[in-house]
Amino acid sequence: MFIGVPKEIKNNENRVALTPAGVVSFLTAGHSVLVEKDAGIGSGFTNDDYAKAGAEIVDSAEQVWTRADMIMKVKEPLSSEYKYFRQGLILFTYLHLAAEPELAEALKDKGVIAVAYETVSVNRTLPLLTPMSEVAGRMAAQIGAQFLQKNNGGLGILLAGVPGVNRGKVTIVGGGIVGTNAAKMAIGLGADVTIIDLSADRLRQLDDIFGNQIKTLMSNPFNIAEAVAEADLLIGAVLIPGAKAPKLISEEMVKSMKPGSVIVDVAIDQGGIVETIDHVTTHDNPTFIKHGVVHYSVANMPGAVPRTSTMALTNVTVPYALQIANKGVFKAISENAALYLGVNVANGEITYEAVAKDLGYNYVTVEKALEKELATL
Ligand SMILES: NC(=O)C1=CN([C@@H]2O[C@H](COP(=O)(O)OP(=O)(O)OC[C@H]3O[C@@H](n4cnc5c(N)ncnc54)[C@H](O)[C@@H]3O)[C@@H](O)[C@H]2O)C=CC1
Ligand SMILES: CC(=O)C(=O)O
Repeated sequence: MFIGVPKEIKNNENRVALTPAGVVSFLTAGHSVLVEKDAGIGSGFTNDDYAKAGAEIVDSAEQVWTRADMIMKVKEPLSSEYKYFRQGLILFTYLHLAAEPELAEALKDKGVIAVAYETVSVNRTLPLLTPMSEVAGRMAAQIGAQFLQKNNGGLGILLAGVPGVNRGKVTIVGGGIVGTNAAKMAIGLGADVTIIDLSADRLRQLDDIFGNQIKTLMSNPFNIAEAVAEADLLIGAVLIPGAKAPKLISEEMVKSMKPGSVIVDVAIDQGGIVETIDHVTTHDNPTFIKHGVVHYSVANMPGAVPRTSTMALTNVTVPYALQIANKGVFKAISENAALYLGVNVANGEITYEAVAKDLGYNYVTVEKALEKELATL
């Protein structure tokens, strides 16, 4: 199979979907890899590194997209890339389709087989999302601390406080991978941390992990409103896999926050949990102010720390991509339940229920959408 790796084109997206080590893995298994010129530069991998590993370096994105059987990316294709979609092309990347209706339509109309990293699932965990959630969670506390500085438009507080002065308050809504990693960093910075989750079991686990270094609260509108009103830094970290994020933080709640307090909505890639965030921001221009509160809503946070993120991401994606290449996509998804759950679009149908529901499409199972192809196995 020909594997194609285009250069990422989203603002400040410096990650790349395959390292030279990944190229060697594909070549060893008998496949060919096309890498767009300079695709790895942002992550510290030169064209020469890829060529030495055995990849063919090509000059344009068009050549990668048109010659490859499977495209491996990091972020969702942008509209300038939709023209490359074609029937039967395999696309393996983050997609977050519930927040990307035009992309969903383009993939569907062109008959692309789109496997989303973020919905590949094993025993209710999301192995291809986890490493980037670890990165973004850790970054969220660090970024929040930075924007709380007066010179960055914030309240002018130090999360750690100092002897005789209160610590800053961090409220984290969603206690999964992002929430836990944000908490680790916020605790390390010396903040007073509260985590809110909907799952009593998860709150118990968090209590076991962090003990009295955190407070835990059940997610309900009353508790959220109280914890938001007193937060200096609010971190959005909720996920319902595949679905648009629920708007748990209302405009009234944001108005109750102190001027200069900060919101980092990590869940923005699924649409975000904050009512006052009406657009995704970029690393170039990461914040805006509404009701006096600094809002940060960058959807590719790990793109800013690409050397860490590319390694962490490809460690987990390559073994799945190899299965697709070695067995062919139909056999791979029929034999691997985790990959099966990654299929969001196939043969002109939306095959992930939460995405179909949120975007108003008819949900069609993968078996049904690929009935003919699976019958020939
Ligand atoms: N902006 C960015 O650059 C990045 C964004 N993300 C996003 O961060 C979000 C969180 O991801 P993970 O932590 O990996 O997910 P996760 O599945 O590990 O955690 C989500 C948590 O939300 C909780 N939850 C669900 N409904 C809730 C509610 N109504 N109230 C409170 N908690 C609720 C769940 O119980 C779970 O503990 C996702 O949207 C993910 O895609 C991840 C990486 C990078
Ligand atoms: C998860 C995701 O969207 C990212 O790492 O950019």
